[in-house]
Amino acid sequence: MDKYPIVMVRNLLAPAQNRLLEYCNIKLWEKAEPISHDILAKWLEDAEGLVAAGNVRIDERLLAYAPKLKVIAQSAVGYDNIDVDACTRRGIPVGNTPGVLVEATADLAFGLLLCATRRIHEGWEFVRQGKWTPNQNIPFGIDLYGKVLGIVGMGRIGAAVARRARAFGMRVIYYNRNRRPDEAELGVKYASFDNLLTQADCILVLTPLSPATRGLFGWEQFGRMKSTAFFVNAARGPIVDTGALASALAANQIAYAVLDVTDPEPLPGDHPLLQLPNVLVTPHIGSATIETRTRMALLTADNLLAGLRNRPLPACVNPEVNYK
Ligand SMILES: NC(=O)C1=CN([C@@H]2O[C@H](COP(=O)(O)OP(=O)(O)OC[C@H]3O[C@@H](n4cnc5c(N)ncnc54)[C@H](OP(=O)(O)O)[C@@H]3O)[C@@H](O)[C@H]2O)C=CC1
Ligand SMILES: O=CC(=O)O
Repeated sequence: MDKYPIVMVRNLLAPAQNRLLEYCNIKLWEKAEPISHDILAKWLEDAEGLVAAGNVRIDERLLAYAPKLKVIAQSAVGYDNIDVDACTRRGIPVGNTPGVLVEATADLAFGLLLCATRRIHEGWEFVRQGKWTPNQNIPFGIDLYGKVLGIVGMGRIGAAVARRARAFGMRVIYYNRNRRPDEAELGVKYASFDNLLTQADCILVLTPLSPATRGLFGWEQFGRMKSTAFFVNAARGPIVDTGALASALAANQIAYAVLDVTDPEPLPGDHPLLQLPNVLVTPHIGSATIETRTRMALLTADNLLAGLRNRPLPACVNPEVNYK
């Protein structure tokens, strides 16, 4: 049997990579920097499948170089780097990895909030630098118990964070465009965006990046938050105006920012945000556990192989062109 020609802009964990190797001839980009548009365009000339990644833009201009492309599979739930309408116009189904990363990402998002509010990372740095003496400790953190957590983007991951927050004795409010039918079961209350900004002690962002959410948090929004607010972005960097956030933190307009995602990604070492004492940044590791990344990789391989075989993708973001 002939193997399917595919392009991968990065490799997947071994169980998935081995599955693909069995059925596909793979052109694999292995360098640390993202593949350029020109190289990818050239590689895609004969490709039937593409394993995509968040740091590579897939748009109309690129697809014009890929006349044989039958399926795109991305090893992430977010797909803001892909022009899905352009794929749909060409009849190309796009696969992603919803669900399998929910608990790991919720752990990270809530864990970061706990870390920042209790200054755990600062405490470790303090000890490591030999500053801990019997009479000297770092300044106190704050309780999460009894505080209000405002979740903007209460979807699969948001709901999983809400469950964790409730177990820690927090009150949870949320804002989505649509109210959830399971508010009582989750123990959460709906709030308008404006009310959430003013009422929450901690604000967590978990919306997809879209034209509607790009720049959702800027000067005005930080200005409405409590001066004691902890702000966590575990979704996508460009949902936040980075300059406005850095200014709000520098002016102590809000207390603290915790970012698993930034704009740009990675942040340059001399970026103003990284010079501030009231920031905690992690390198986009929401789903980065062995178990979760393995499930994501296997679902990506399943999506890709299904598309190559003209079968429905198990997880497809444009079901109108998914194979019947
Ligand atoms: N840091 C990391 O490593 C990770 C980050 N992510 C990010 O988290 C995002 C969320 O994932 P997941 O929970 O699975 O997605 P879901 O689609 O389940 O949830 C997204 C939620 O955002 C809400 N939403 C969408 N648009 C808006 C808007 N304009 N204003 C307010 N709310 C909005 C949706 O509700 P409604 O439609 O009613 O508005 C929905 O409840 C991903 O898209 C990804 O970008 C995901 C995994 C790991
Ligand atoms: O950021 C990660 C994702 O799965 O989306």
